[in-house]
Amino acid sequence: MNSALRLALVGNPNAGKSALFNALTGSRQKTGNYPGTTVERRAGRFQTQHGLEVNVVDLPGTYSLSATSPDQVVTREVVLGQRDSEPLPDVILCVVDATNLKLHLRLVLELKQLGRPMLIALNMIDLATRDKIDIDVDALESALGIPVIPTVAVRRSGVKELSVELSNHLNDLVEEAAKTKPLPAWQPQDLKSLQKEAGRIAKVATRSEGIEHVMTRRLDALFLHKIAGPVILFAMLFVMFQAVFAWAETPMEWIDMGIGALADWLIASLPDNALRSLLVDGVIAGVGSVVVFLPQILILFAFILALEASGYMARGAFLMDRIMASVGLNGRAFIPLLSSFACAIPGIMATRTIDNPRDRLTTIMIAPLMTCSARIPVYTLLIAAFIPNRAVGGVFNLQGMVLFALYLAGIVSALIVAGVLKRTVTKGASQSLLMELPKYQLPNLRDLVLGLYERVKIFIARAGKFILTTMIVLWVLASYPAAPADAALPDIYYSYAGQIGRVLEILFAPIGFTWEIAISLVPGMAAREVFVGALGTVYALSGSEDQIATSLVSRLQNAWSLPTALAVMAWYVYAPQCLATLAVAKRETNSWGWMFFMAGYLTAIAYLAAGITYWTATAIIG
Ligand SMILES: Nc1nc2c(ncn2[C@@H]2O[C@H](COP(=O)(O)OP(=O)(O)OP(=O)(O)O)[C@@H](O)[C@H]2O)c(=O)[nH]1
Ligand SMILES: [Mg+2]
Repeated sequence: MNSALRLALVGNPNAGKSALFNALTGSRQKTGNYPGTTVERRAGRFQTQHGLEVNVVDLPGTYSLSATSPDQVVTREVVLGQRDSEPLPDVILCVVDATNLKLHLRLVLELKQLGRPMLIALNMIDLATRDKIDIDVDALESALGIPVIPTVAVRRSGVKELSVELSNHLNDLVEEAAKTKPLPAWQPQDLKSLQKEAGRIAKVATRSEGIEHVMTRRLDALFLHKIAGPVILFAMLFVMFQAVFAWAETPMEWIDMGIGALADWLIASLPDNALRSLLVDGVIAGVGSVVVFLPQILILFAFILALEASGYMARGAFLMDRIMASVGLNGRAFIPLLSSFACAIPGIMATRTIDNPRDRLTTIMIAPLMTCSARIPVYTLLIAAFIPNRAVGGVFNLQGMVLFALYLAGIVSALIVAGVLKRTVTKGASQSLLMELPKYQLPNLRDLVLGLYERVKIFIARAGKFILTTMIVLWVLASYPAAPADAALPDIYYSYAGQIGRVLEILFAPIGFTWEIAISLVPGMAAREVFVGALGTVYALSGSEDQIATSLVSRLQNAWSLPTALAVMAWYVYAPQCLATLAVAKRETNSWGWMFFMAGYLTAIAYLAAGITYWTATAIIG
């Protein structure tokens, strides 16, 4: 029997629920300074100072229990005990943003009607102080008839009082909860009158309204400006991609040198046998060629995390709303699409914040066109090998510009596909964006570092598990059966992998792909960066003995023509190669049909785009 108390974190979007959850449980749930960061319930556990075990669940933010978007429905169902898998929470901990009391109290009043044990965390007290908002906690407590505990979820000291108060109150609440637990009765409330009441209470409890933040106003005047706004957004993204290239160069060289040294050491210290080949050509060549991209991925994530935490991200959504509306996309699609730059999987999940099912479907369908971080290894490898490292116009770097162009190709294609879909299969009116703009904040360094650390862990774990196993399988397929004694071509040509590659080549030869590329595409289905690892292994095995230590870049320069390299880049702008994305699309659309539609249309465009690139480049270069 599980006797732990069940605590549910409920509140408006962006109130700081996940930050509080992390502070209480010591976990690292994603937080972000925009509404809709959390789209699923997440559970954790902690112990109060009185030794009481508490199961706490972090929920998606919601403006009202009658909200209809899929993420907010989760919250309603959990709060009302309507989920089979989730027992009714014993206590609701309602998280309220102290700088936005009036809006947030409406939900408090709505929850109060349920008659469940409840506490309030009055969060973001630090920001309230910054903005000279002075709240009378006692007055608020007595007006609501609910205990109110001030918190600063992002500071360790900021939850101390909560932890003590929780202990005190929870002991009472245990008894209350131990009594019968009737399912709360719920009917949609008259939100207007609740809003009025919330306004009245907020007024009573506010000693001083604070100043309108001058900085917020000035920054918004700039960032949301009709002309300057989009220019700044574009410039910011441009700098981001330049930085991914420029700053990562040196650390990448170090990693590359380290990996090279490791390979050399193994070659020197092991006898020339199958084990050495497996380690050097399989594991090190494969995993190494992916791990070397860690610095670039870190830089990209650092930018995205900082943009998220500062509050700029939501301004981006606001700016993009008009452009997105012109192709029939919902402005709410911006954040899911932006998250897809990290990975399409959280991006597709984030579409749960979109109410309109058709808009949501359109957004899911185009999410894989945003360039995810797994594509960085593919792009940068090919760019490093085939695009000259030249300055353009004095300031820009040609390699960085090509990378930017590849990202842009994905974005533009996504807008076109969305436009086509909205006029055909997902026809219907879409809503415009109504989004609360969060407060600007300087990103907290500790959060940033922890966020990056989480990403590194995931990346390394993937390189370790996923890439390692595929590389070993690939090495086996690529090494056996052995080549005949009178072989004229590299051994791999005669192996199983070589044979499969040659069959696939029939399909891919028209668009300029060699059999080595074709065979590497197959493990690339597991995850796109595995393609790079696979190329590493395949070319390590096709190289002659003295070539073993040469880098993949120089191997590719010898083996591929420029049109082929460009065609592979074009392929990866579109190719739906990651099976995990397709699996999430299936789950989120709840339809095999839509999943196959996604895979089908992306593959068709990928093939065409690669073909057109190859044919055009061949015609120009000759
Ligand atoms: N300064 C300050 N920032 C906070 C505080 N609590 C949360 N934040 C920041 O506010 C933003 C929102 O926090 P989250 O924990 O993601 O909010 P949430 O309620 O989980 O939001 P949703 O998941 O979108 O409903 C993040 O950038 C946090 O770092 C606080 O007490 N003080
Ligand atoms: Mg959250």
